[in-house]
Amino acid sequence: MDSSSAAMDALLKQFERLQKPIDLVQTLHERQVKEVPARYILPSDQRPSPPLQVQQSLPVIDLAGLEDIDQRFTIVSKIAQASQEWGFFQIINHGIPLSLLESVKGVSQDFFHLSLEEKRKQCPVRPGIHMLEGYGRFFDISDDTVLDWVDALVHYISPEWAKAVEHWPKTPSTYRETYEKYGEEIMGLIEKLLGLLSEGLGLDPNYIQTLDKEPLLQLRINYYPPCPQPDLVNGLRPHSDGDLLTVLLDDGVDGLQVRKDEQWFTVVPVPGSLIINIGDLLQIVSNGKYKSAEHRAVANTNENRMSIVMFLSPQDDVLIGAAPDLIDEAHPSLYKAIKAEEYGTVYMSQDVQGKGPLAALLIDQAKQVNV
Ligand SMILES: O=C(O)CCC(=O)C(=O)O
Ligand SMILES: [Fe+2]
Repeated sequence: MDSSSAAMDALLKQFERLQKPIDLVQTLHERQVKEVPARYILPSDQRPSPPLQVQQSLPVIDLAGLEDIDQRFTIVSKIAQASQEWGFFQIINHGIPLSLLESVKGVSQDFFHLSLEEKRKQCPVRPGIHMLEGYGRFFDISDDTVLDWVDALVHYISPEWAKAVEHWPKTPSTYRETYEKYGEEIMGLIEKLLGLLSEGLGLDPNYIQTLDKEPLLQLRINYYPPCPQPDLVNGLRPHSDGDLLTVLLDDGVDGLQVRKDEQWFTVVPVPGSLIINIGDLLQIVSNGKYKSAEHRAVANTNENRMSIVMFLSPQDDVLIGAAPDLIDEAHPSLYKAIKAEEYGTVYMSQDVQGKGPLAALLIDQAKQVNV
């Protein structure tokens, strides 16, 4: 079976599973269940332990002054350092109007506040371009999969041929125009960030961007209702993102945790900021210099939480391998080069936790301790 039919097969299998009548977590919350159903309960050794109370938080990087050569240099160093140490950073003064961020959160909330029936009618889950798209639960891969305490809405934002606007929510009526605008802004921001990230590796500022002229931008809105027993579940299971770069907008409620030095750190929301993280494919391109960090979301008892996540990936036939300028005798290529599509297949079709798919590409696993 070639990789695209394997991908389709995996998608259809997951799609079939979704036909089983399992309540979405928003419904469980509305029904005020006191105990979470068995399919959400993690084995005791996998439950989210409290993160350490250490005074270490994600770097917050101010992008103001990028046009000034000296300031640009400082920003590039900060971004490179954060990408190496954390694989995550928060940015402020990113240039996207704060009023637009508020509108994006507003239309997303409004969609999730529609009735279950209405959400399903407007955005039924369907096998999409590379994964299931629509509104529902995701990553229900087998009967043994422990489900996450999250519902989500997934669709493409760009390019034009992938976005299928007719499948985006119709209600609220400003949803589509708001996300069209946000998508344009995010693409502009990503272009800037890829330039800075390329420079941070000592590469031509256009290097990462030229990997693909027309990348795919996908949206996932995660909606985590309050959970009666948050210590027993994952909000979203530990994973690293399988893309190049991710931009996350939070709603001010804690929940995202990042793994660094074998410990979990809570990301403290910063008003007006965006959270950026390195995806697996950029870890490959940077020959392991930038880290695609494991992260997860934890549930809580009191509040709804929403995260609005944009994933940037190259198109299917783009070959992803270490940048040639980053390879020499002292730094051999760490990963096998792989087509973006094939990586997507591996990533989507396994019941993966953590960084399994990336580790599978290591050329010499014996030499690598810290993927
Ligand atoms: O909800 C969050 O903060 C994390 C979301 C996330 O990691 C994802 O959607 O890939
Ligand atoms: Fe993620």
